[in-house]
Formats: sequence, structure tokens, C-alpha cells
Amino acid sequence: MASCSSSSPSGSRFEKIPSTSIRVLRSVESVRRWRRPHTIDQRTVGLVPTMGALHEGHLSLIRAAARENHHVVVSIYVNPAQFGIAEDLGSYPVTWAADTAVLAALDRELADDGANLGRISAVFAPTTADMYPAGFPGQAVGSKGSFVTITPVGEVLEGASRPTFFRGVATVCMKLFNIVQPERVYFGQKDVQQTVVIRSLVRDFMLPIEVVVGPTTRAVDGLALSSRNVYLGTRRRAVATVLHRTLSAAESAYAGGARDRETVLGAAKKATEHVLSEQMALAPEKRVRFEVDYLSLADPSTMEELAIVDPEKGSILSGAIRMLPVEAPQEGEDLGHSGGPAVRLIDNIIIQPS
Ligand SMILES: Nc1ncnc2c1ncn2[C@@H]1O[C@H](COP(=O)(O)OP(=O)(O)OP(=O)(O)O)[C@@H](O)[C@H]1O
Ligand SMILES: CC(C)(CO)[C@@H](O)C(=O)[O-]
Ligand code: BAL
Repeated sequence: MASCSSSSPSGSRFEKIPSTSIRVLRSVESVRRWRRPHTIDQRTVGLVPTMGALHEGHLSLIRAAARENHHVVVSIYVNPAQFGIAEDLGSYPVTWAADTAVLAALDRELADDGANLGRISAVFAPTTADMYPAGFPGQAVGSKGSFVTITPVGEVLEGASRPTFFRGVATVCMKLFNIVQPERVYFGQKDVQQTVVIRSLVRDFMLPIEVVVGPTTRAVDGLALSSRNVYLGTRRRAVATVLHRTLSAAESAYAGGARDRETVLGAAKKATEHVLSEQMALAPEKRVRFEVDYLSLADPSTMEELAIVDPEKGSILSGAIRMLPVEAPQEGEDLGHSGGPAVRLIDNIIIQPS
């Protein structure tokens, strides 16, 4: 494990990422002890919640947090409560050594950039026993326990496909916010419905926190970076841009003057069907099959489906697709992390209010 203990001036021993001043905090109590003096000194704390397997999308949020806060805390915790029973909790990428190396390099970059107010002060990496002190309540829809639910926004789209997802996210974020007590929290637009749920949580429970949403970081071909992209393998990775191309087609229809759902989403469906028919014309050992889970044109503050876009309010175009396991895998073919099960990808484009 790439972390070590080093002596503080007071002689107490703290775990740190090697060659950095980044503390590794593993318990709720250790975060509270670290946080207390910064409250007294009125030093601001920005929290970037993650599930690890860090990529440039996460780093963009950390950079934003360092510009605006004296201290940045990055949490790394794969929260079991937001995974459905049949989902990928068991194979979710866990890359602690790489993550701490990436954070160390980013912290050096932040130190060299005079425009930053702060740097990465701590990584919070709790255990499930710490996060669920009464015992983990389970992943089932009917699990009993202390949960935060944000409805109706958490029930549609991602919430319809993943019925325990936003209950798990809202619950763990409430815990993280109460533990770290940040002035600001940073979330990515890539998970746009999650940002609407978090804004509702903060508003409805009167949390004294500012929610900052960073833009989606993309690969050069347009694919939104995501920790789950490692599941794709080479063949599906080449076609995975279909969702971004689909949403871009809908955005172009809007830019061309369309305001009604049928025309805007019709352009998206046409784009998807075109890519699918191209793929189906290929031989089984070459092609990639996918299924559209949903394509949505929704209100930006409620995620309710829209019949017509009001340009003064704007809207959110979003979608989810399932990239199916490849057919006729070839000898030595890269099938992706965990051998190529179906991979669910999400993406969105915000149509800004005019
Ligand atoms: N491409 C991206 N651009 C900007 N922010 C991102 C991007 N991908 C993820 N984030 C944000 O990083 C935070 C932590 O996300 P998480 O650790 O789940 O990574 P992820 O790549 O979204 O993983 P997953 O593949 O499980 O969805 C969330 O706020 C998420 O929206
Ligand atoms: C916000 C979050 C860290 C909660 O576990 C997770 O949903 C994520 O990584 O987007
Ligand atoms: N980035 C969202 C976390 C999840 O899909 O579980």
C-alpha cells in the first residue's frame, strides 16, 4: 500500500501519502481531529467525493477545489449502498496505489501554480464499518436502515434503472458532508442527475454548503471519462462514442431551431439507429451491439421529461446505453477489466438557458 507514517512536529504519527504532506485519514474520528483547527482558523475546506480509480475528470474537480479553498479533501470510498444487488460492486476497479501516486503528482502541480488558494490536504478512505456504524443495511430495495431519499428526482432515469442508487448516493454524501464539514463540495456534470439530487439534499436539509459542478472531461474522441470505461476492452471502446454522438445530434437539432421533444429526441434516435445498423452489417467477430436504456430531454432542476423546451429555462439531454458483451471473441482479444460483461455508460449535454 503506497502510504506511510511520518512524524509530525509534535511527535505524533500520521499516515501520509509518501513524499507529500497529504494526510491519509481512515476514521471519522481522525477527520474530526484534522478538521477542528481549520474551523477555528476559518480556513475553508473543499470536498471532492469519489469512488477512486481516479482519472482526469476527478483531477479537474480537485483543481477547481484547490483554486477556491484553503484545504482540499478527496474521499475515496466505494459505497456498497449505491450498487444494486446484481450490479458490479465485486468488480469495481480499486486502484489505491495508482490513485495515491496520481494525487501526489497533482499536489506537486498545485504547489507550483500560484493561482491556487490551497492544495490537497487529506484523503479520506473509510471502511464500511466506519461509514455504517449500526452495521451495513444491505443493498436490497427493501433494506431497513438510516437512509436519505430524495424523491421524485431520484426515482426517474438513473433512479428508474437503478432503484437503490440515489438512496445510496444521498445517504453516503450526507455522511461525508457531516464528517468533513466542507464549505464547498465538487461534483462532475458527467453524473448530471446526481448533481440535481445533491443540490436538492443541500437545499432541503439546510446544509451550509455550496455545491460546485465541474464540466465533463472527455477523451479526444468525445467519450466521457469514467472509471467504468476500463470494462469496455478495445472493440467496444471504439464504438462507445455512440452515446455522445447521439446526444450531440439532438443538441444540433435544438441549435437548428427544434424545441419539441419528438424532433429533438428523434434526431438522437436516428443517430443511434445509424450506428447500430453499421455495426450489424459487420461480421460477428468485428461488430459491437448495444441497447439504449433511455434517452431523455428533461427539466434542469427536476429531471422531469419535457414535451417542449422553454429556451429561457434550458434543458438536459441525457442518456444511458448498455454495451453488450462482444460476440465471437478472438484469441487474445482485449475484452476489458473483468472479462467483458455488459457495460452501462451514461452521458449528457446541458442546453443552457438563452
Ligand atoms: N468525465 C468526468 N468529468 C468530470 N467529472 C467526472 C467525470 N467522471 C466522473 N466525474 C465525477 O467524479 C466524481 C466521482 O465519480 P466516480 O468516482 O463515480 O467516477 P466515475 O468515473 O463517474 O465512475 P463510474 O464509472 O463508476 O461512474 C463524481 O462527481 C463524478 O461526476
Ligand atoms: C458521489 C459518490 C462518490 C458517492 O459515493 C459517487 O456516487 C460518485 O463517485 O459519483
Ligand atoms: N459516478 C456514479 C457512481 C456510480 O455509478 O455508482
